[in-house]
Amino acid sequence: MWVASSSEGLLTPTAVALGKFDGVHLGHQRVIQPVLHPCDRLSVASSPQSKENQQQTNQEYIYSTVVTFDPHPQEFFTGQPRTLLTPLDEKVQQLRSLGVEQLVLLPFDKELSALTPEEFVQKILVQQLQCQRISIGQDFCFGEKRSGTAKDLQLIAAKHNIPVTIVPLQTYTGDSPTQSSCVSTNPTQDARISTSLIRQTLEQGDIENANLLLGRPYTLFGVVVQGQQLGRTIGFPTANLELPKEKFLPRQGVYAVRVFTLSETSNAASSESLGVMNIGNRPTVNGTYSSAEVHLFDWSGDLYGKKLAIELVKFLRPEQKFPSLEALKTQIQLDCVVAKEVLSAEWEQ
Ligand SMILES: Cc1cc2nc3c(=O)[nH]c(=O)nc-3n(C[C@H](O)[C@H](O)[C@H](O)COP(=O)(O)O)c2cc1C
Ligand SMILES: Nc1ncnc2c1ncn2[C@@H]1O[C@H](COP(=O)(O)OP(=O)(O)O)[C@@H](O)[C@H]1O
Repeated sequence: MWVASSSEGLLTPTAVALGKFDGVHLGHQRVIQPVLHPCDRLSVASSPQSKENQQQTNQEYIYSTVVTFDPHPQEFFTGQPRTLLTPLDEKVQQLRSLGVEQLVLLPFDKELSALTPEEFVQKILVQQLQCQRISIGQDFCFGEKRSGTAKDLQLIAAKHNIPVTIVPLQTYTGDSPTQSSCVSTNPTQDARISTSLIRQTLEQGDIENANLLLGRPYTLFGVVVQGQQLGRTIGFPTANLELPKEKFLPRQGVYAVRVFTLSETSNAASSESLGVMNIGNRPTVNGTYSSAEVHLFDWSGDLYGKKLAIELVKFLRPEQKFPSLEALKTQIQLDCVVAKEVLSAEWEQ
């Protein structure tokens, strides 16, 4: 996938899905779907039309493009860094796997935020992107002071003969997952799928629902770095992950997880390992910073410098301060038993 962060080097003309798309969740995927080439669409049965096919029939090739803002508009307006469900690398990977050909990062600055809706369409969509078709979610707002609505975009774009698909807000329609005792915000059948709902469910440790709303497991990607080298002394070595600083972290505590080692060059995943993960400050050893660390079951070797993908499956318990390392070790042994049960039950489903 081609990533462009300025008006130069764009692949044009384009079919554009517009939005912030943090998380690339099930609702976002529905907004992106109309701009994908038929063979990449998730549920549209249609004959594939490759770039070569289109060129042979003398049609101009249209690049399926996601246009988003960088930094996140909220970060620009508040001046505060914002954590993200999908930092840029992860977003690129998710969009690529959907079949998007180009990601355009519009620098969200004073100039862009001051464009009127008409100017935004004219300068960005028509002139720069040579946009042929647009897809947006029903709640999309754009232009100065968020004054333009989805309907406005449809009306303005019509003047340029650009059709706009307005995708209705997606509600959660899956089977109601098992309710965990720590959850107060359980998405009901009519809960709207949104980035903020997913952030809330993760904050509560409700991984099952977060994963359903995302359409995939919430995953932490990071490189293994050195810790205090205490894990090995209690029989539970833990690979400590360096995460992107803007990655949104779920509730602190212990999780059952699936782990994949990624190839440095292609990001291809190795076979799966199972394990337990702790996210927190490690009060038992007077930890001074937050860490995310994983112990792999029935595995030994060297993981330093390796890139891991850790899929969260279930929150098991909050982090605690234990009176001794021995007491912590006994609890981790129990955590492993529970995590193995959870993960094997998952496997059988
Ligand atoms: C499954 C699991 C549960 C953990 N739970 C706690 C906990 O409740 N409280 C705590 O202080 N540390 C907890 N830890 C973190 C340990 O303190 C940490 O792994 C240990 O100090 C080794 O750290 P090191 O990798 O820096 O050597 C947990 C670690 C794992 C793997
Ligand atoms: N089963 C395992 N799970 C996680 N890491 C393991 C395992 N077996 C060996 N290791 C290695 O041990 C390291 C963790 O040992 P630990 O004593 O906790 O040191 P550190 O504090 O540097 O993380 C990991 O980074 C990895 O290289």
